[in-house]
Amino acid sequence: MTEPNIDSLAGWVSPQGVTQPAMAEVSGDALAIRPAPAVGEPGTAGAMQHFASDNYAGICPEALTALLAANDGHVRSYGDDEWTLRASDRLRELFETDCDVYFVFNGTAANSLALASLCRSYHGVICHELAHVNTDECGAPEFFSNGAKLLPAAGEQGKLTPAAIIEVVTRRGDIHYPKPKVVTLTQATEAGTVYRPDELRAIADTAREFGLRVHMDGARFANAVAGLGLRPAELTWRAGVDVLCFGGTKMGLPVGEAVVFFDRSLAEDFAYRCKQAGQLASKMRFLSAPWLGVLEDGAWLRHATHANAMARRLAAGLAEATGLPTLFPVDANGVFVRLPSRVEEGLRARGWLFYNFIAAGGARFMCGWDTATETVDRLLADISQLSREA
Ligand SMILES: Cc1ncc(COP(=O)(O)O)c(C=O)c1O
Ligand SMILES: C[C@H](O)[C@H](N)C(=O)O
Repeated sequence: MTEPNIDSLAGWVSPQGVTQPAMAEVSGDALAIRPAPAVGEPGTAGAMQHFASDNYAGICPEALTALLAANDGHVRSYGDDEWTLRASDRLRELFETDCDVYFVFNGTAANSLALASLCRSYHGVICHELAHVNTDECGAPEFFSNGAKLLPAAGEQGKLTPAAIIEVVTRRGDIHYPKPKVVTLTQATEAGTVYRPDELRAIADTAREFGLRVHMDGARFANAVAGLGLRPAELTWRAGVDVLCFGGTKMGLPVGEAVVFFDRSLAEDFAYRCKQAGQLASKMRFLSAPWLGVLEDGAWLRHATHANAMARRLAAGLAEATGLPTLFPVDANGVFVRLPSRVEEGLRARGWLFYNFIAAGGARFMCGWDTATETVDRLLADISQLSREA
């Protein structure tokens, strides 16, 4: 194999003498250097958008700009930097209360550590049976709480109800059964629905009646705020929520979630819990600064509003193209529909990625901050054609 010419790897020089990004391809003993396709061309990372998850999207411009702005010189580590202080203060302004804020790397850690702060190992955590903490965190909530047991309950449209909570709490009172101590709810839910303030308040009132704390998995909290058009405070502490895990990842941040304690007493020693769990970033500014980027000018809500609008466009187009109803109301950025298997197979054969394993069956199409109208329309055209052929 010929030795690669490092210079030529630095960039491919076109016949016109223009250097552009290059990529190397090995074929047999030869090393071919050719121009890298521009992002957005077929076959490149930016070519095709998908609907598998809002986690597929890249970093939104506002978060990236803030991340790069934070990359300036030396600052104190482990959260003692200006960026982290400013981002925490900005969240206190957003929620209109003196909440305690911690930045961690992902939602599973946020949920698990927050739940562990609200209960002891012998307690129970009431959740919806479709809750992410129950279905997609690989036992992390139980692990980080040293054994607290998740107590799943059913509920229409992915939502818990006071009656379901009361059933779990009163199911048993003997020493052999874990004592319920926390209610966790997901806003927006895993079924793409949202809890209205009155629903939240009813759940919180029931929780208080039985001495339970209220945790909110807000991986898509921004989409719920955008969907309801209400203030974040109305959908959290004013409705009785004790702690919110505010999702940054799906809003367009590179990584990271904010654990927001509205009752500061519940955050006692939480920093130690983060450190012990490997969730205390030494270069915390690179977790916190992107939050400033999206919070400063309301980009967080703008992007969530766009994602929700794309989901509504998709749902409307689906009804028109197939006559199929969505499995749940499209309150946020997710669309669930039961497509004929031939249509699903055809979509996958055309390169579309989407999940089937979430919520109560059907296919899930999740729109993100960057989902393009053209992408929605291309998907709809494929669904329409495949449905006609099915
Ligand atoms: C409802 C919900 N909660 C929490 C999470 C966080 O999971 P992760 O640990 O993948 O960031 C997700 C997925 O991203 C989610 O969909
Ligand atoms: C399910 C998966 O873990 C991710 N939370 C998602 O919603 O795509």
